Amino acid sequence: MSYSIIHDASELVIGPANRAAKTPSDDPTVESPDADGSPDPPDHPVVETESDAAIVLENGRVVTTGPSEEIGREYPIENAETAVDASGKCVLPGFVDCHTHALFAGDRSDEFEAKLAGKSYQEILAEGGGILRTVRHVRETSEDYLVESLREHLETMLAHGTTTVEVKSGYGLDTDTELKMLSAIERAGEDHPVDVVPTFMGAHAVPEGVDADAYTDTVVDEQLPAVAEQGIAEFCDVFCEEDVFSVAQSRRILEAGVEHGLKPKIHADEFVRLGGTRLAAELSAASADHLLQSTDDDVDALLEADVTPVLLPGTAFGLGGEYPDLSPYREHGVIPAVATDFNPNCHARSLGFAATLACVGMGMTPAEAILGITSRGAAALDRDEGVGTLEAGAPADLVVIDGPSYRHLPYTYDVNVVETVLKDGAVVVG
Ligand SMILES: N=CN[C@@H](CCC(=O)O)C(=O)O
Ligand SMILES: [Zn+2]
Repeated sequence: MSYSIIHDASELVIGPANRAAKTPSDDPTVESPDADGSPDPPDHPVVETESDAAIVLENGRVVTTGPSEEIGREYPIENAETAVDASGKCVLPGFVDCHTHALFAGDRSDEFEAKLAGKSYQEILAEGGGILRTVRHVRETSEDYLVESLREHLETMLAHGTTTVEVKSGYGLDTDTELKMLSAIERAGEDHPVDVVPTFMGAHAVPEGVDADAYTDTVVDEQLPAVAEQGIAEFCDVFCEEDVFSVAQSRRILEAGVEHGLKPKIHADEFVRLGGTRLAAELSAASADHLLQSTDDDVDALLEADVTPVLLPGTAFGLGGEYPDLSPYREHGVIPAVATDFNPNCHARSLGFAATLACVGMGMTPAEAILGITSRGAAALDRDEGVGTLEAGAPADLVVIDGPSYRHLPYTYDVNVVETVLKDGAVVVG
């Protein structure tokens, strides 16, 4: 028997407590709202942990967890292929970043400065900057260079504990460049420990000089069939937003995506409440993301349709600090996924930092933020088999942090607290 063991961890985070509980009626321990309508954070543990714990890994999967002493009798440390002493440290599931635009080219740091001087994100886009500027760069950049650039970002993400990441296309906006991006996403992930999940996002912006309806036709009639034939993308995403894609155009694209075997995701109600949250519910999307302007009723519809909400605190932070309200999620006893949204407008790859912002900016508890970047991120990517947890049978994707509890991940935000990362049971960092 060849196994690895991580032992004597101060704390081991196994995954969500009460996995089956989704709504207050399912879960009697979920609090009802206060008189002012804003429910407090749950007063019961949302995360299952063990102290002085060990975890045994074999064939790339978690075999068992438990008290170090007990586990050590059945799986002696001296017989392990790899043994990691995690005394004084916390062991967490590998982080899942379920929303990124990590494949891009060019520099938009001057837009950071323009926003500080008062320009809005939409103004920059309307002037041909923002996404459209990155499109010009990506069209001019070779696929090989894009692969290298994404690999560098994957390295940084992995060093910060991310073991699964979604990467969108959407800086091509023509068939050839969208296919080039998806091919680069596939190649970058091929020989890298991070699992890369590819999303087609030809409907990320309307190209300059083109009418939105005409471009929607191009996405549906040309891009989607070519993307399906290429066979790389798993999801189809749309930026459903005022002056970008309407609800009707988004519905057309996402329904065509479904016909081509791509699961829908939506950038919904970020700046204007256009109806993307409702559309995500109607289409049973895998996730609805941003949700800054969604009303409580929109969120009710979303959660009743079992769509995973994805909140992006880094984007909210970078655009001035208007964060989504957690109340409707708490009323349902649902924890949203939390992702980085890493892109040229939100230049941050660390899910630990996203967790800090989720706590400080949005009022998540550290435990909720941890679930947001692990099991809930996995839900937004339709992952099963325990991805984002350390339950028996889950993939052996683990992070060891320099701190005695999971709270140290959002608590420490000046340096990277991730010390060791294992992917499929092999040490890949540390
Ligand atoms: N909102 C649309 N897309 C990205 C931004 C991409 C960019 O500005 O390059 C987002 O999710 O924040
Ligand atoms: Zn996005």
